Amino acid sequence: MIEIDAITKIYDGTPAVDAVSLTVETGTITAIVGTSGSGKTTLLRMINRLVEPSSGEVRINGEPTTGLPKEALRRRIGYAIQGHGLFPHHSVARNIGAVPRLLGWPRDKIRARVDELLDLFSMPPDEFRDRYPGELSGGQQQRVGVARALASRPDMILMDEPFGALDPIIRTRAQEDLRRIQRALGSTILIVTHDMEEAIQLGDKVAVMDAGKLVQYAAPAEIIAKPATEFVSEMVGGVDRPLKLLSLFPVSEIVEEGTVDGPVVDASTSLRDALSTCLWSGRDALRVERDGAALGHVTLAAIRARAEAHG
Ligand SMILES: Nc1ncnc2c1ncn2[C@@H]1O[C@H](COP(=O)(O)OP(=O)(O)OP(=O)(O)O)[C@@H](O)[C@H]1O
Repeated sequence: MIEIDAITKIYDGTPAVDAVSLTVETGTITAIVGTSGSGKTTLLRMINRLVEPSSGEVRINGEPTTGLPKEALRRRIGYAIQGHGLFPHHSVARNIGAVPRLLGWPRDKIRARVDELLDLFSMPPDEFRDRYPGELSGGQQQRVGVARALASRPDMILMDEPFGALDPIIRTRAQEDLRRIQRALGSTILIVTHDMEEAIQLGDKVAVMDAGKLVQYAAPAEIIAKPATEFVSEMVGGVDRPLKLLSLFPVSEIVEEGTVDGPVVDASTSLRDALSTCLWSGRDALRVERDGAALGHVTLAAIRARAEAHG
């Protein structure tokens, strides 16, 4: 568990981060979202002490970070940034293994970890291990950057706009990969983004920053349904709020017994996509399957009821 306790950074008499407190549970993703200059990066960097707080403290599993040498801290906290920050003259394997090497892991263990991570990121180790960053696409470089942050099994991983430079399709895939890998490894992740859509897709919790202050810290559905301030409401965007909400829940949550003919959706499909399929096919019910086996059906009426329940 990471506890951020009234942390503040003052630059030239003005707070860039103003008494922010939040607790990040182990094994979850917290997305920090806000407009440019709201203090997101400064907040993130106070956690690994790339920026020294003016006041307040951060505790990792109860231990204040001020008690730890900075080097030790940075090994316990992975860090991934936009543009990945890879060493261009080091192979993919050396880049990913950088922190384990610093920690003195045996070679075999580093190699096994590098291969495990490359596999997780769908980059076959035999093909990618010995390449250099310049021989990878932007999306692959970004995956290596995230793999490097995960390599030493850190207590937590900080990510600053890691997907900012990716085109929308690759970006969506990168987000899905991160979610899947985070679940598989049980990692604790704090990710900074200016994109509310990304924050609600990725975060178990979303922390909204405005002018240095934390204005709301809640689950995505609550942020969408009950924005705490006008600013949060603006960030969420009025028009497609019901759709954003539906994108958070899978069909399996409202599946009903009995099968119907017509288009098929998997139980893991989001209600937003199921709605889209209903509208596109002109049906008011869809057959639901799980791994190819019939599970039941979902109706347009039930999807609508789900959207309205939060209204
Ligand atoms: N080293 C510094 N010296 C003085 N002011 C700074 C410094 N770093 C950040 N600031 C100021 O603190 C405020 C918050 O900056 P920060 O980079 O944390 O915002 P951000 O939300 O991450 O923005 P962006 O999305 O544009 O990166 C800004 O007003 C910025 O100008």
